[in-house]
Amino acid sequence: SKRPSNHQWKLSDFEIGTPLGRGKFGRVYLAREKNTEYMVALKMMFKSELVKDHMEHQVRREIEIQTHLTHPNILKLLTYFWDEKKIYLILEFAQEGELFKVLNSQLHKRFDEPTAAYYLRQVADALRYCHSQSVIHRDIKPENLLLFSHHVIKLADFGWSVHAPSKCRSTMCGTIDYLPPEMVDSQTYNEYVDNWCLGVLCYEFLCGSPPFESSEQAETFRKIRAVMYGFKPYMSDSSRQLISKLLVKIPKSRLPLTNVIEHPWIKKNCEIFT
Ligand SMILES: COc1ccc(C(=O)Nc2ccccc2)cc1NC(=O)CCSc1ncnc(N)c1Br
Repeated sequence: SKRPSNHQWKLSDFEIGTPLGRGKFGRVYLAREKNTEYMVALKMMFKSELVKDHMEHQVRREIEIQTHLTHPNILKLLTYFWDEKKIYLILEFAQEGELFKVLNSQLHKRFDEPTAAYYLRQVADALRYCHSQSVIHRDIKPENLLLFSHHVIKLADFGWSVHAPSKCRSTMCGTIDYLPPEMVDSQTYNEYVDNWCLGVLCYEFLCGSPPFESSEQAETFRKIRAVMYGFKPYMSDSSRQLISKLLVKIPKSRLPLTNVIEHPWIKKNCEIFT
């Protein structure tokens, strides 16, 4: 039976299946819409947890941002609704799952250069679109990238995106390896934080670990501030050149996203995918 377009979605419209993952604020389940049998990812968050972390305004702003972002490499927030205790996000389901699991499952825990370049180009394209909508993602890392068929990846979990420019949040979300120098020193920052993260992501795709990784958090911050990292012997010259143009201390001196997409290392390695 066709639903009217103004149908008010509710939890009973869905059959809930296997858990897909746990975010900071909630749990994600595979779910099926009963009428169409369409598979979705259902993220449920306790209002109490959000209120405790003063996140309710962030959720409202976040959902406002999300519903207006449409790009082939950005996970779609299809709809959302709430009941007395929880907020529910109905998300596009990524049937190939989380990219970091695929990265860790590789023989050498890293991607070959064509695969790394193809993934990086898609992330750069999604970020270029976000920036055109004045949205900074701020949390680019393998854990927030989801895989679809034909090596398509999409940016997900905009739990921390903000409108540019913005003041640094007090809470450091998740890994510190991707923080750029200006966020380590918690100064104001702009969309160029995403260019830095793209450099860290490219390095991790090619090496299996991020460039500033250390056993001590203080050591990681020291290396980030000093932009102190080394290349692995197997990394091609052109991949090193791209990374060195993104891991630059001065935000505005980082390679713009358009130039990333046009970079020789990207062009050369993406030919087999086009
Ligand atoms: C557009 O994607 C989002 C948009 C917004 C938010 C969000 O939580 N916002 C938010 C939460 C609390 C406070 C402020 C903002 C989260 C996501 N996305 C996710 O959580 C990804 C869920 S995991 C997954 N999803 C699909 N297929 C799979 N195979 C998997 Br595994």
